[in-house]
Amino acid sequence: MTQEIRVIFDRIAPIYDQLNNWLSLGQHRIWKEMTIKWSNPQPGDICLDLCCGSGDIAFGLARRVGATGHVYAVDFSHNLLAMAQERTQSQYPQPSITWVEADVLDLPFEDNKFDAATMGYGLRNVKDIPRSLKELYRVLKPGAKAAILDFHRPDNPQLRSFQQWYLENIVVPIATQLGVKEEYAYISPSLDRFPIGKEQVELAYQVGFAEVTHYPIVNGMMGVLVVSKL
Ligand SMILES: C/C(=C\Cc1cc(O)c2ccccc2c1O)CCC[C@H](C)CCC[C@H](C)CCCC(C)C
Ligand SMILES: C[S@@+](CC[C@H](N)C(=O)[O-])C[C@H]1O[C@@H](n2cnc3c(N)ncnc32)[C@H](O)[C@@H]1O
Repeated sequence: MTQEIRVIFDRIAPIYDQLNNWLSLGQHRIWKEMTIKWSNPQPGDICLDLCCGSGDIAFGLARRVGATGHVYAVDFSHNLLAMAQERTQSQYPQPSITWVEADVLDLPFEDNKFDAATMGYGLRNVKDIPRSLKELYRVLKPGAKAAILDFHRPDNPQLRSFQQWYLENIVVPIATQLGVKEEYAYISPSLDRFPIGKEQVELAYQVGFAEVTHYPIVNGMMGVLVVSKL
């Protein structure tokens, strides 16, 4: 399962950014900015971006923490990390980011290291959600916040039908044209089995987080889980 997920993301790496821009009509940047804001990064902070992919959220965190802070961005897809590193080369000044190739279920960091953390579209893809939340809890400093962005199933049946229609009739056909049909067809079933907001809140409390809130965004088609470690 883990290996299959890694292969999906390695395969889509060359077209990943372009497809996200097209398929969300550029809106994913706004959703990622909201996530960054909710994780509350401050100048000089040491931040963590889990499942960083090509780095959108890590770059946003780096802008917030500035030259006196640092961002560690973790992913297990070698090809997406290569895209992220390539994007870094063209930036001036160079963002303060370390790209780490690792499994987020087994983070190579000591306990209580990070002031803030984010995860964009990663939680739905890990094979063990409670373990992923436990690892996140372990590496956050007491008082730190994390914000976790992902797809969400809206309560409203019409919006849920629209979401399913869009994934099936817009996303998959466009991905098919680019030779990555199976990879994008995976989004819909992965969303069907993903815990909804209130279930995510319960899982976060179970691993020890305090002040846990799930914010539905994009009319409930996406959501951000915000957690604090006491
Ligand atoms: C950045 C986005 C998704 C990242 C993403 C997550 C995954 O789990 C994947 C799995 C397999 C292949 C690719 C991905 C992947 O790219 C979000 C935006 C992209 C979406 C494909 C577009 C989703 C649109 C929504 C259903 C609602 C549309 C609203 C409107 C167009 C604003
Ligand atoms: C949909 S992408 C999201 C990338 C980026 N955060 C964004 O929002 O554009 C999901 C990412 O999670 C990574 N991923 C999934 N499971 C992982 C795991 N167990 N350890 C490390 N990375 C993982 C994939 O390689 C992929 O880059």
